Amino acid sequence: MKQMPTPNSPLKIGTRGSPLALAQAYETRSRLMAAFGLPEDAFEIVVIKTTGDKVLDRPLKEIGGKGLFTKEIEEAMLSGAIDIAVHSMKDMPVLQPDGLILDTYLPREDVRDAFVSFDFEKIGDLPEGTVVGSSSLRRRAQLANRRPDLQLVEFRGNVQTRMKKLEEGVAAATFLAMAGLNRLGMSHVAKSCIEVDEMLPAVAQGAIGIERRIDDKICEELIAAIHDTPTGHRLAAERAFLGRLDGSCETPIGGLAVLEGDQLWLRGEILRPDGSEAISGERRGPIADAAALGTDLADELLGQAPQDFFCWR
Ligand SMILES: NCc1[nH]cc(CCC(=O)O)c1CC(=O)O
Repeated sequence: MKQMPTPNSPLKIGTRGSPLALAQAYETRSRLMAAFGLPEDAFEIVVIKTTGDKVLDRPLKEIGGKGLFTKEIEEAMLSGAIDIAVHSMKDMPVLQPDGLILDTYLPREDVRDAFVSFDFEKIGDLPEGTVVGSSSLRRRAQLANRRPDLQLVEFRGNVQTRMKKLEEGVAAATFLAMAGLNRLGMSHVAKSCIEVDEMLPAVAQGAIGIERRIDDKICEELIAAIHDTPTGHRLAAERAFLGRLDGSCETPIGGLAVLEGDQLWLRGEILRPDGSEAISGERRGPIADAAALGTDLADELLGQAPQDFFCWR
């Protein structure tokens, strides 16, 4: 058993209040309890409502992109109201506000997207013209690219809301991250798992990150005990890729790194939002070069993209 550094007691863990966010905060707490032999009451889970949680009636891109689900949580950390924050890494910008750092990750869950439908087993079984629901820019573009014959509709909300929409016939199929379903104990909702070469996941999909104040040495030492190094290497490559591509407007991007011994294999894809064009590539290299693999692959894809591929260029 590790000796625990002496943090504030109880240690305040900030999180959003959605069922998935809470499950991720509980998993973080359990891992810290196990690492240091601590009781549950050494921790306090602090639920923070973010702008993204408050505004439910408008598409996310209208309310204003980045930091929608994180701003209030990061402010709470900077003010000292919470000590650490637990996030889905795929929702996190590559850069954090001054004073905060996000470099500690739990072991990654299944990275794949789930195919969810009552009537069909997989994408390939969907008849021409079938209505599919998704509000993910990436999933919409990837589906439109592979199956331009399908019809796409917006589909926001938690798992329960989306299942209800399927029941009501608003759409015949939708997608969810396997990681979220597994963490909620709802993997039965997935009709099938979509392999990554059919639909490349979002950068960092399935990874949980723990954010802290950069000058908080005690929390740094504390959460280092539950950091998963392989996940760290994979996200270093994927987030460098995303960082290089990220512009002033939303672009559908997929990216996934896997470890092959001491080598990383990074695949990446960028698409036009309407799916009319996709550009993809891959890189292999040593773990030590993770970030360079990401930026190099991004530069390669950017080099192949026509001027109007990104709306800000
Ligand atoms: N954008 C919402 C979001 N952020 C993280 C997950 C799932 C869990 C994960 O990928 O870590 C989801 C839901 C989904 O895409 O189905």
